[in-house]
Amino acid sequence: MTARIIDGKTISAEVRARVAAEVTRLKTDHGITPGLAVVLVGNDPASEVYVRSKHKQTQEAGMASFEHRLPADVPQAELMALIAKLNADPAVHGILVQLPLPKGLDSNAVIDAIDPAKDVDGLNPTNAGRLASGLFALTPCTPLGSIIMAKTVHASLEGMNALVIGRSNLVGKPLVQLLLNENATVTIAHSRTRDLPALCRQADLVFAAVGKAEMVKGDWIKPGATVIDVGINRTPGKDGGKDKLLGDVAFAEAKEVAGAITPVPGGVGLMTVACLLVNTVRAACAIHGLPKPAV
Ligand SMILES: Nc1nc(=O)c2c([nH]1)NC[C@@H]1CN(c3ccc(C(=O)N[C@@H](CCC(=O)O)C(=O)O)cc3)C=[N+]21
Repeated sequence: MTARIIDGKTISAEVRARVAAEVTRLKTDHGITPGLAVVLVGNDPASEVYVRSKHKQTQEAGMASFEHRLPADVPQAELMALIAKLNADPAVHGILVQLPLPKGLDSNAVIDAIDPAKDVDGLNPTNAGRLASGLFALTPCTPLGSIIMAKTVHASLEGMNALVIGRSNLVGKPLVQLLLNENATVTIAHSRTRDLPALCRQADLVFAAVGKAEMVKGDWIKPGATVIDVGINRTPGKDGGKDKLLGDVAFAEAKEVAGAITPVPGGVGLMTVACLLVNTVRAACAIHGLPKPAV
């Protein structure tokens, strides 16, 4: 049997529709237009693509979108001054600095400087700590999207064996916290883990977030398991053709074993942007002292 495909296109469109409805409510009932500021330093072509799609989707959801572009050789102080300006701007409810930053810039200092109330990436240590403590927090978009996708297959993740492969601050660690909030039993694997294939075969839920193309093989998957592929690995096309996007999972093999699986492209990546809109609405509500929205 081949796996059910968890379709990021459909699910992210549903999330965006809910965000748009919430934005309409905020405008009519409270006169608030949620605003997202995206800061892009340098001109990495992949980042350009993401930033463009963020801008488009923010506007389509009825929110205000502010783009700030700085040259790759911008001094750290100038970037910090922009963050301070955005922190103080009442029209801005969410601030995202596209990562990674060009060499020579200190991204930790930048992330630290973002007002935690506007940190829609959920990377500020205040938000990471609040999430780990079970307090209200803005949570990183990719883990949030990954959980939403898993929950389209399993209404409850309670008691399930979840394996998170990867321990980054952006994905692995916050994903672990969100899974614990869902009452899953969580194992974290990383580059030093012994016998990853055997560990993987015990997992009902596999989240692959390592950044290595097609590392997770089909025979690592427990039959019927749900596989969420967080990897986006850009690989040059054959014979000078277009670049290909590959996930961290060997999709063709894994889909013959898994019960449900996300594709790349068309999976978690689309959810990341949709969840950024969710976080911007959540931030706007919290900043204005309104209850947590239904998105
Ligand atoms: N501060 C920060 N926050 C981020 O959330 C962040 C970041 N920096 N830097 C880069 C990564 C990457 N990322 C993606 C967003 C959308 C897709 C996406 O839409 N992917 C589509 C198509 C992608 C394509 O065709 O190139 C898909 O998977 O189907 C992927 C990846 C957000 N990131």
